[in-house]
Amino acid sequence: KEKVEITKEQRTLMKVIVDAYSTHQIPQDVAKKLLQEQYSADENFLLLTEMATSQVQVLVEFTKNIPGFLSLDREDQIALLKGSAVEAMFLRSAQVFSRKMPSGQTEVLEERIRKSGISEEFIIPMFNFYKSIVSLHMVQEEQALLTTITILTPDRPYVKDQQAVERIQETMLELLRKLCVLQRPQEPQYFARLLGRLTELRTLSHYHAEMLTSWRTNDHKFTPLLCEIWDVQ
Ligand SMILES: O=C(NC1CCCCC1)[C@H](C1CCCCC1)n1c(-c2ccc(CO)cc2)nc2ccccc21
Repeated sequence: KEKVEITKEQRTLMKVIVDAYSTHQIPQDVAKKLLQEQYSADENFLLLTEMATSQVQVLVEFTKNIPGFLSLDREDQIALLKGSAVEAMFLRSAQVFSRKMPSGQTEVLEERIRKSGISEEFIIPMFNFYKSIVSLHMVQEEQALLTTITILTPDRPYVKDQQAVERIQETMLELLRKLCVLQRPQEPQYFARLLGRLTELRTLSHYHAEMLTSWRTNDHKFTPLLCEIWDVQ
């Protein structure tokens, strides 16, 4: 039986990541807004672009706190942010969806999202992903590390020094592996299941541009930041 132990420096690394992750959150809660009232497809599209824009801003702040990230080549830092922004947004959306809510609220939220203006064909894969995240019952440390591992994906387009990114990602993967073994001794496959979600996440993110252009709205307006990072307009 493998004796798994979190080292002192891994504990420090964990604290830095989780503190940064919980600090850099979207100010207002989109789920609360969606539960308060029913919006039109146009209003929902605007809400999405507002939420996504502020999420990109907090993502940038969060990455600055990932030990080693700022020592990467500056252009590689941008390539990693650009390459992971959509996945980070869907991961965050899934985490918002999986939050414990008073009974019946999750169903209301699901209904509001289904009727928000997204075209039918994307609803199934999107909710399949969200429900697969819900079923993992991730703790905050796992959510923060999974987002960090997503950002530190070495094979994003235009990354020059992939080895440097791989080195930092491996540190995070090793820490997450240990946490999973310690957290879920009865589920030896849990770590592998977590990483499997990143594959689903990448597939879902391929639909993203089409989800936006097919949104039932007359005016697909984006903020300059989203045009930059989402490759739209
Ligand atoms: O605001 C949102 N997500 C934000 C993004 C930044 C990080 C926090 C969450 C949007 C909603 C906007 C308004 C209409 C209803 C969806 N959303 C989506 C979502 C995201 C992107 C697309 C198209 O690519 C489709 C749907 N999934 C959600 C799951 C739970 C709660 C909101 C969720």
